[in-house]
Amino acid sequence: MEEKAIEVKNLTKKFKKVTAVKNASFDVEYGELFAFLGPNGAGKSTTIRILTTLAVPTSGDVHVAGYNVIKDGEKVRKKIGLVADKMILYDRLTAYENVEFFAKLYGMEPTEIKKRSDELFEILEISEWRNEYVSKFSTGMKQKINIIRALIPQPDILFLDEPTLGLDPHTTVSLRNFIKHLNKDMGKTIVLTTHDLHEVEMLADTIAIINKGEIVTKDSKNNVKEYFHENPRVEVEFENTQEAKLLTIEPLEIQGTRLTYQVNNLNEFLKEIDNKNIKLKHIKTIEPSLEDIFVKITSN
Ligand SMILES: Nc1ncnc2c1ncn2[C@@H]1O[C@H](COP(=O)(O)OP(=O)(O)OP(=O)(O)O)[C@@H](O)[C@H]1O
Repeated sequence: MEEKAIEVKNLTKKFKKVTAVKNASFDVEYGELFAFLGPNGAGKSTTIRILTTLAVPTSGDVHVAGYNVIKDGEKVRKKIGLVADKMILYDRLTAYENVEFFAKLYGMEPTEIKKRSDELFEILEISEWRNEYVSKFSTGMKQKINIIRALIPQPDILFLDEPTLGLDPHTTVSLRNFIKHLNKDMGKTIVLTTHDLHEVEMLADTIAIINKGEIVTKDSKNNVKEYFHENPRVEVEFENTQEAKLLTIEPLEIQGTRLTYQVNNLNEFLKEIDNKNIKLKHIKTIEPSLEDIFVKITSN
């Protein structure tokens, strides 16, 4: 059987009164961009902490890069990079010295550190800041240094926990493009947690949704959207709103003569319009947004 980047089987993590993760199972293939989503308190950070060897499972079997996270934590750490919020940079060191400090902890040679960091500072467009103290840096610049620091040892698997949270639109776009490049061109496996569903829409191949500690959905982004497309939303503009009252279904939203419906079966909806000879100006189906899907899944 081909090795997976991540294999999680029946993972449970209990704190005293709270079961943060309940019997979760999922895999991540090498090269995949896996978005791990869920409402606040759903269990995302706890799962990521276990995958990155920062916390120990209560039960279950977790392998990352082929290694067991408990027995072979050291080997796992050599294969992964983590960019999380609240990561510490040393204010009294320059950007380059911060990166160098962590690279040395990985036993990297000075020439290699310089070569790799030159490349990364360049790609992330902060070369001119490399010798400045990070105390002067904006949130976006600090986040870029965190990303460089995580990438310097060339990990195969990268965990990005809310990578664009609090960043301005320009920096957000440039970081998203960089994440795409890391995954599509450099083949990195990426586990992304974010509340920004536009980001997921742009970047993810696969989506897993965790709710109250349980994995409730895990599929390709397109399948998740396809599945929910079975109950499409339809926007209808009537010649006059009285016509709408002839329909048996209630609208979700009314904006003048334009009404939106969530239908169970599009053909039957169209048949009813035809049978009752209802006059329309315009009709179109609306793709469900990931936001619609997410709210639907996690509100049950
Ligand atoms: N160290 C801890 N001790 C006790 N309870 C904890 C601990 N860490 C997390 N929890 C609880 O476990 C549950 C899952 O928390 P977790 O931080 O994993 O959620 P999350 O999905 O990352 O949420 P958010 O999106 O808000 O970051 C929550 O009920 C949380 O209060």
